[in-house]
Amino acid sequence: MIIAVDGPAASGKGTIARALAKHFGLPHLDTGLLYRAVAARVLAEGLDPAREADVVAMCDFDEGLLASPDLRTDHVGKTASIVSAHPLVRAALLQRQRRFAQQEGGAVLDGRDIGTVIAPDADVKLFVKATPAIRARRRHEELRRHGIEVSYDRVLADIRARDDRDSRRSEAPLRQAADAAVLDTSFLSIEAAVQRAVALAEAQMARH
Ligand SMILES: Nc1ncnc2c1ncn2[C@@H]1O[C@H](COP(=O)(O)OP(=O)(O)O)[C@@H](O)[C@H]1O
Ligand SMILES: Nc1ccn([C@@H]2O[C@H](COP(=O)(O)OP(=O)(O)O)[C@@H](O)[C@H]2O)c(=O)n1
Repeated sequence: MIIAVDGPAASGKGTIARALAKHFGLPHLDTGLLYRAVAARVLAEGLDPAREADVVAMCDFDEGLLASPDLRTDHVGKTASIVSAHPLVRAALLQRQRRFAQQEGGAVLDGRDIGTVIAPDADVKLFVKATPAIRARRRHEELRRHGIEVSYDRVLADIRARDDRDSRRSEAPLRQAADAAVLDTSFLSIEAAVQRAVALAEAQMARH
């Protein structure tokens, strides 16, 4: 059982993916963290995120880095969307994600290209979305909760720039898979969004 959850920044896909993993008893991988980890290493080494060869050298990192709270910042998110546009960087992280998806018993993965590239044969595909203003408000509150002070306008501008970059890149752009069910969380509480996601997942499972 493979469940693919894709969508733009702060749409709620991570929250939904975690809840689905718990509901169906499956392991979960937040694939955005892999790109964020590469970005954090690029920043720590003072490298230029636009230089593909330099970034590729940062793709072999220790699993422990994924738990670092430093990966949450807006700056790391923005840098992640620059490094993730490089085809060789995506190739370097591909097998790790495929192995996770294909493990015995199944898995839930969330990201931008799970239903299109990483697991095109996934049993369940959800595309989670919400308006940019609502996503910016959620992300702004989340950052403040973690003690990161940044203005709402700045978060909104970053989200728009990231949407733009993630959708326009030539390699594995952010787009809805043709067979994905869309879940707009704009006017849903977390509980309502999760309930809807479980119902959509069960409906797709019944078709297989
Ligand atoms: N339906 C919702 N209503 C209100 N807040 C939400 C909802 N879904 C998620 N959130 C909150 O928005 C923030 C971003 O959600 P997250 O699941 O991390 O998004 P993503 O993984 O798409 O970036 C988190 O603080 C989360 O608690
Ligand atoms: N499967 C994925 C996941 C993330 N990413 C990139 O990594 C960046 C950070 O992803 P994320 O999922 O942690 O970001 P949020 O949606 O949590 O803000 C995104 O803007 C994408 O550029 C990707 O290209 N492919």
